Amino acid sequence: MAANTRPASRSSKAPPPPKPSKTERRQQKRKQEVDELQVLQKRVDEFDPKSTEAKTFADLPLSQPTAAGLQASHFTSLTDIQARAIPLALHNHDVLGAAKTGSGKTLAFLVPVLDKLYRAQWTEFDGLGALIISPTRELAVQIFEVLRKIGRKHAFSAGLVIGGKSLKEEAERLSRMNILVCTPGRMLQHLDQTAGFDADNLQILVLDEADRIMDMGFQTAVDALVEHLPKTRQTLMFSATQSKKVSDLARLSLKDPEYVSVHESASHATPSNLQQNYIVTPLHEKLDTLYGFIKANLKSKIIVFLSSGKQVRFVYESFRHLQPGIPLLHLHGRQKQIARLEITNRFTAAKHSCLFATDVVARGIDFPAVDWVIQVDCPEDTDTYIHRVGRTARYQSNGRAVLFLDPSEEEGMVKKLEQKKIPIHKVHVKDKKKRSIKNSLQNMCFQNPDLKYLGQKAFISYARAIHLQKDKDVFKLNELDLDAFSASLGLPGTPQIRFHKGEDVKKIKNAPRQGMSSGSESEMDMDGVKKPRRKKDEVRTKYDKMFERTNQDVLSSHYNKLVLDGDGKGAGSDDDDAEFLSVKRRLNDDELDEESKKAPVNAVKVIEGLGGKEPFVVDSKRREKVLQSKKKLLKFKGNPTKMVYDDEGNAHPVYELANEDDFKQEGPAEELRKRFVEGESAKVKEADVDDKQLLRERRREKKAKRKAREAMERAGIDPDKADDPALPQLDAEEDVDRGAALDFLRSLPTDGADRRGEEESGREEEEEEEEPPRKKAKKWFQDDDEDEQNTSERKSKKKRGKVFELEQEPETLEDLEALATGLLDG
Ligand SMILES: Nc1ncnc2c1ncn2[C@@H]1O[C@H](COP(=O)(O)OP(=O)(O)OP(=O)(O)O)[C@@H](O)[C@H]1O
Repeated sequence: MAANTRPASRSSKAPPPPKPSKTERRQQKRKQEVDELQVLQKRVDEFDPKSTEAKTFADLPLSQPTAAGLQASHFTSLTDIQARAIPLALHNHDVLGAAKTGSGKTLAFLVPVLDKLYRAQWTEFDGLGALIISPTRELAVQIFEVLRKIGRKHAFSAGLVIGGKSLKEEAERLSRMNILVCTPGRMLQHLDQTAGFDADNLQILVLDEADRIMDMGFQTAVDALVEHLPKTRQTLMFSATQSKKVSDLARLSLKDPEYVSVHESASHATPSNLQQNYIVTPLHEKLDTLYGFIKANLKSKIIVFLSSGKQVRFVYESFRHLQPGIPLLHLHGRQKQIARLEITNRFTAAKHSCLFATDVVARGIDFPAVDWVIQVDCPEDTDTYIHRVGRTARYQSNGRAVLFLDPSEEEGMVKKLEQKKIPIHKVHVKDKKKRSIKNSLQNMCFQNPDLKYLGQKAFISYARAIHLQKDKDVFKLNELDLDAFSASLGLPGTPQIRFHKGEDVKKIKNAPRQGMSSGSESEMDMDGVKKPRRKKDEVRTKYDKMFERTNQDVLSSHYNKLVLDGDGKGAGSDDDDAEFLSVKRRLNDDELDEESKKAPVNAVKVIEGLGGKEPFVVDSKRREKVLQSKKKLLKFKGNPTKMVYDDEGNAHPVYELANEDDFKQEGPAEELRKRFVEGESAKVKEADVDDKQLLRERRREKKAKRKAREAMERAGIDPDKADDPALPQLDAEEDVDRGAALDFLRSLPTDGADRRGEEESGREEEEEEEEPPRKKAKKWFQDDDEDEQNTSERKSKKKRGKVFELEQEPETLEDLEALATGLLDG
């Protein structure tokens, strides 16, 4: 039975189904994708955006690549802000998100960005789909890094637009990007200037540190940038100090935004795992206190905030000389981009280090495991305080923060902090921990004029910053002991700064002389430093005398520059103003007009003389008049026209229309066209024949030349000395080749230079010859296999880019920029 049934069963077995063709497979895959997308969309629609039940990313209706990217980056559970903001954003709501520092806001906007584009099936041909704006370059780089991590399973391209490279280089890559992380100014520059790049298709806009981006410092850039974006986009705004300002919402045309503030009802505005204290220490003891603190915490990671780049430079340089025993770093907005990135990376990687910084890293930067945040200079407001202390105690880690307050600042600041629900306690420094570095600083400043110069700049910029602070309940310049402060920096005298009553930013910036001088020049020594009036019977030490010396050349020139730099570049204004986060107050157009009316009539602008000549002074009013009249004259000049001259010397416009009647008289247009074409092609043919003839002659000539040289060499004669009369006169019959060669060479110019010139031009011809005309034509009419080759080359380049992204961590800006062009896809 069995033997009978076997063949029957074999024959009844159905033949294997035919393998699906390539197209069929593609269609199947596409169908599968569409089905998956529909399922995903259904999950999103069915998910209640206001639900608070989701605890992990897996509970959210996320696309497979996003979920895989999050998992691969070890993000599993949701933070509060993520649990509440992501569902709303997935439902296309505009979101205003507020949550404490270090609570995971970055993922709260990056996840919706990736999924929005995924569900829209965004491809490289759709252009820019998402724009993420950050107030600082450092933060933009960090956001980009997180995006790269969690977006690794997506196929979107993403780039960083933060400046630091030429606009052109950045521009070349922009049009290929789906997601851009940028700073406002640079992005605007591209939208204004880069041909072929636009944001017309933008789906989603994100503002990280939104309150900062919307404030006065960025107002013009952001408003202009928004003009380039479509109104139909979705907008997400996040910050630890989010504002609901109606004007901001209107500026961004938000549509019924959802306000998500997860810690609104919390008892404190700062993380609960952050311990906060303040120390009352007079301004002139702040550096002593800081030094003592650093010495007592050598096995820690510390960030020290100071109010300006100049302060940072001075404290860093002087502490470096003092060698406290911990690696020191410094960061401010005037450093080169590459240095900023390098320092950020070094501090990130460091276990124990002390970073002196301005507010350029106050917001958003996620340095791991920072133990202490020290605020030597009081922050301008409570929001800045919150962001600064937020650099520690991030996510679930603990941290400590200390604020140094001058007695004059204590009452006002502590009150403000309490109002803002910030729990802060007063502590005292133990006497045995105190260290005075005043003498060391004085010695250092004496020996090192550059350090003294830095100290003076730091002093001026500090005093200036205090003067410009809006909050006069906290910042009281006249209650500060500036002489003692100056001495504590190691300066031999107090740099004089006089502020007129009611004087504001613009006057100080543009008229440093009036703002700075102590009234009469005679009150200053060569350093611009007021000599303390000596009491009659005062005993003066050797050091006192040395400090009073006026021949400290370096400093004199430095200080002259400082005082005379008319555009406010001196006088402690350049660094601070250019920093991203240090704009204290900016005047709007009306205020500027108002100020210019108030400006003194005899205001002068000092311009440095060229070539080491004396500076010269230009009356600004006269200069303005001259400029105005020049401008007026330009109006009457009109535009220049290019003319060409005929044989008789008559001028004609470059493109002159022929007289139509004359043209008609010459015959029918079609015939004229034919005649013209025939005539021109005959001319071309003729020229072609001539060219070929010329080419043939040149080749012949060169061949002969080469042969002659070879013959000379064979005959043991140096060809370059062919015209030497000392050469033996050969009998042509005796040695035909050699004779011919010599004759020929003698006919060449005797001048060595000429001959070299000819050889060089010969080489050029050779090179031209090497590429026959047909080869040249090939460049223009590229055939298929060449095209294919190029495409495969391009593909392999792309692939190389991907591998690089996955395998190599970016270390330099170049790396990052290379990444910027790559795909997120792993
Ligand atoms: N779901 C999560 N699981 C684990 N770690 C997370 C999660 N979300 C964020 N983090 C980590 O928490 C830290 C802080 O996150 P993030 O930088 O996004 O905070 P933030 O709210 O933007 O802070 P800031 O207000 O200072 O900008 C980061 O190191 C991040 O990797």
